[in-house]
Amino acid sequence: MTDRVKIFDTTLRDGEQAPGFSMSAGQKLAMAEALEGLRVDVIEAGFAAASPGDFEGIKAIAEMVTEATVCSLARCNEGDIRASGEAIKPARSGRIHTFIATSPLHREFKLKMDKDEIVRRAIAAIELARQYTDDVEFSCEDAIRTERDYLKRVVEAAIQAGASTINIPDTVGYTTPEEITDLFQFLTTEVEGADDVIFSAHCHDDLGLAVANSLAAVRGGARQVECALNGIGERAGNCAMEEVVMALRTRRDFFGIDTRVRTEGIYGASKLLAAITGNAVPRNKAIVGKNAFAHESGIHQHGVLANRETYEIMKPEHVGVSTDNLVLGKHSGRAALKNRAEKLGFTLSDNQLQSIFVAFKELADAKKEVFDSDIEALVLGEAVGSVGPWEIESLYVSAGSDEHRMPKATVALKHKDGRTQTHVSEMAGPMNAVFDAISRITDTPMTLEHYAVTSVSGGEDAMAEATVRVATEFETYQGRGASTDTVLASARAYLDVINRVERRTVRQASIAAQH
Ligand SMILES: CC(=O)SCCNC(=O)CCNC(=O)[C@H](O)C(C)(C)COP(=O)(O)OP(=O)(O)OC[C@H]1O[C@@H](n2cnc3c(N)ncnc32)[C@H](O)[C@@H]1OP(=O)(O)O
Ligand SMILES: CC(C)C(=O)C(=O)O
Repeated sequence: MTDRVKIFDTTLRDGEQAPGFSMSAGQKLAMAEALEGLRVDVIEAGFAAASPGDFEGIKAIAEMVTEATVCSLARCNEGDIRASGEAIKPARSGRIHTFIATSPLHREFKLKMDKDEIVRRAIAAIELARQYTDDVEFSCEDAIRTERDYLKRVVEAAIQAGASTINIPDTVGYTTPEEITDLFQFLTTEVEGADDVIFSAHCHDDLGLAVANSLAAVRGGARQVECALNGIGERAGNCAMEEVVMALRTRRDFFGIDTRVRTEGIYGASKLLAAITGNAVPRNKAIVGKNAFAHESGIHQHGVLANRETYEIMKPEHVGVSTDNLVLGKHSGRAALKNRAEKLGFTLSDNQLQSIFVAFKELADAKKEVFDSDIEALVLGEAVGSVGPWEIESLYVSAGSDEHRMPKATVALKHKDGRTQTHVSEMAGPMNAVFDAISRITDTPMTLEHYAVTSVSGGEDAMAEATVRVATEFETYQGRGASTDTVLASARAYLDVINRVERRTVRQASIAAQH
């Protein structure tokens, strides 16, 4: 048994599986870099057999990551295992994670396999996976609703076949803390070969218990927790990585065990994920929400001013929420900008620093003081804006109180293939005119379901962040954009959606062409 809890991050696999959270290969690579910076033990990079794009994405991550183990998910069949084995080949340390459902419901209605067949499939898959890597994880999908004696049988067969990690998923978020502690105590003491493997928990949040159940599994002997940043994942999501990690760190006195995660990078990584997927983190979300370390009521402020610990059980800087007083402005240089971005949890390449520095200087010229939230918006704007293919070349809007003249938007967009197109729209409402012009240029008809603009930094000329949610014929997409100009922020958010739709269409066309 290890003396720490391993963090198996599945943001890029189970997290990405959730509707509205899909990421391009480049975005997954950026997230993998952030996860490696957090020092997670395992990055589950995708499901290699799912699509050529997922296969290439895992391979690219395996080529880039140097410290974490890179993992691919596979069903218990030859094609999935071989695809995973090939995808993780470039990794310094690669894992194949193979799974099969074991509960009566899944056996009878989904797999239509009997108990013996499932055991045979699991053994064959693990043995084949071992031909590619010594690091094989096996999961009994829907383990929580599986008969204990049968679960023990499957787990023992998997260990015998060569799995070194045994994952016990609560696939449908059904268990309770007491129940899962008891199950892990049973497995870690009663299973033959238990001492040779690491037991892992994978909890879903259908009843809001994923983090509590994962911690309870640790109390029962689990030494790996599967989780995702911001708690993203199928349905209500997975165990939130930032919560389980900070619970173990903050209550080490109780759990007696910790992870090796560099928690200072958590806030930056969480913001990056929100920007990449276009899904904002709720204000009141534990650890990474805007309100997680904010105090507005007088009695709390009075207490915090006397001693922060009266109302804070964690130091904000331990999760990367900056308390730095160094003022950034138009006289600051790259070193200070890079240093502040790092304090906020972002690691910038030289190219990224260069492009953000240009935007930073423009902003600093326009503002007296550049706040941390401005820097965040610049870095995240770069992460979102760099993926195209469309970008705004120019945007002019005229609107006023004259009811006989409709608001008018003149928008010019540039496509990465070199085309530039302009459209003038006149509509009731200036933002409607902007959105209409963008839709017409890109030929993407969509229904706007939600649109909001918030101020994300201080000062008269604060940065605005716009979020839009739109429905196309087949799917719902979210987009974000930031600028000191609310109209430009909104146009960027809308264009972010258009870009997501176009990238997806291109991806699907390329998959179809390969079949
Ligand atoms: C709990 C989880 O999160 S599991 C992971 C879920 N993630 C995903 O499904 C994302 C990736 N999935 C995909 O892209 C597709 O489902 C694919 C490419 C894997 C398979 O697509 P298809 O071949 O069209 O099959 P489809 O998805 O319709 O059905 C799943 C098939 O896998 C079988 N299957 C399901 N789990 C397993 C397993 N663990 N081992 C072996 N077979 C399995 C099902 O019985 C079904 O078989 P059938 O086609 O003979 O009826
Ligand atoms: C594949 C397994 C680990 C899974 O995602 C689940 O059971 O929820």
